[in-house]
Amino acid sequence: MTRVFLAVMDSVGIGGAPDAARFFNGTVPDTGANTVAHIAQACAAGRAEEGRSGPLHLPNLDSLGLGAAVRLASGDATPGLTATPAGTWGAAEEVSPGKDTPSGHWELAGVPVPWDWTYFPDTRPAFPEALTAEVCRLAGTDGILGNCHASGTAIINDLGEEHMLSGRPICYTSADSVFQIAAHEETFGLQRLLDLCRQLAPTLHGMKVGRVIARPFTGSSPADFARTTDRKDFAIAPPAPTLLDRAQGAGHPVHAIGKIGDIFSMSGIDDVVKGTDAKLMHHLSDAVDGAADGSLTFANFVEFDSLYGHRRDVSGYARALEWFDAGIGAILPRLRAGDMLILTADHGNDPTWTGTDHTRERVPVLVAGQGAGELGVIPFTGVAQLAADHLGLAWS
Ligand SMILES: O=P(O)(O)O[C@H]1O[C@H](CO)[C@@H](O)[C@H]1O
Ligand SMILES: [Mn+2]
Ligand SMILES: [Mn+2]
Repeated sequence: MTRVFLAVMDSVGIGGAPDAARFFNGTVPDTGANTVAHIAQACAAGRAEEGRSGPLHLPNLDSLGLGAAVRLASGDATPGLTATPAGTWGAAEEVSPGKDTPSGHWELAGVPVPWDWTYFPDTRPAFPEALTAEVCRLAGTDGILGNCHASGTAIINDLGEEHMLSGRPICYTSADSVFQIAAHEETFGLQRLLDLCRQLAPTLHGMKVGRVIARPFTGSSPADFARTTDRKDFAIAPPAPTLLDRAQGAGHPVHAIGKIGDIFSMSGIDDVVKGTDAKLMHHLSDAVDGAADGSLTFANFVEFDSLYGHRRDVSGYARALEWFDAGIGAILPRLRAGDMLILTADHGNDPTWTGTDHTRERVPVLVAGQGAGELGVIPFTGVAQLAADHLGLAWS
């Protein structure tokens, strides 16, 4: 028996999506967006010097094939990433009609999204009157704040104090199919926020809005408002059994690390651990040391996306990649003979791009533990196929 560790580096795209022109940041199409290549180019040009310095240094990811995957996917230059791959490497291409986290993860787990998501218009108000009324009814408030497209950190700074005074929840959305509610952990109450999101979720899911997301925060003014790790996503369920359901159904232990539990509505998952990416790296490390033969461990590292991609913070994103590379470097030697570790991503979020939303990109597929080889460009579902084959699951 062998084990599979599947880790999603959230938003670590590598450009080259052939349908990028159909996806937008504002009015600008995603054509040419390339998260890894543009970070590598910025680093090499000395434009990513905050808290780090010089060319992008990813010796472990690059030796697994990251630079080669970027060049295969996009043809873009990858200064600093020039290794000859020692892993099995390639790029994956998405077919689902959304560049969001659930679409990407479900398709990586073998299930493309068969429906069109509902997106809220970039207008004020962004939400239908009946939905706003339902939020007020469930929250027991006389109104909501926001009601627009926004960056989550910016809207807390803009409306956090008014929220604390009025008690009205801050409701916002983005280019993703999401309904997000930011509320103060103490003045509004964390449990009250979670209950509100849970109660609202069936209505939003019925509208084919992918997620209701609770965004608790703390602090007393824009100087110290900060979001907490108690964020919770209430996601619509996958449309068909995924790799996780199939693995669990065939008796394989399935462990989730990070947002995976929320993204899959806990379907096909035995247990989940959450926390900051630093904690999640420890959990992944512990899983490599202790997970049972035949197990599937599925991890998501979200901070590339949430802390740096959406914030268009190139230095921060480069630091996160370099930190992740070091963490994976410490784990690789501890894989057991026969283990398969797959590193991939769910969409792009090019921090050099216009806007603050995800970018439609191909993603890397880097496989450790299985020798050197080239996969070429495979569908996202090819990642599920790799894992299923390794676990001996029937897969068609
Ligand atoms: O700006 P913040 O609140 O981080 O929101 C981002 O996080 C959401 C969920 O990942 C995305 O849809 C994007 O809107
Ligand atoms: Mn994502
Ligand atoms: Mn995101």
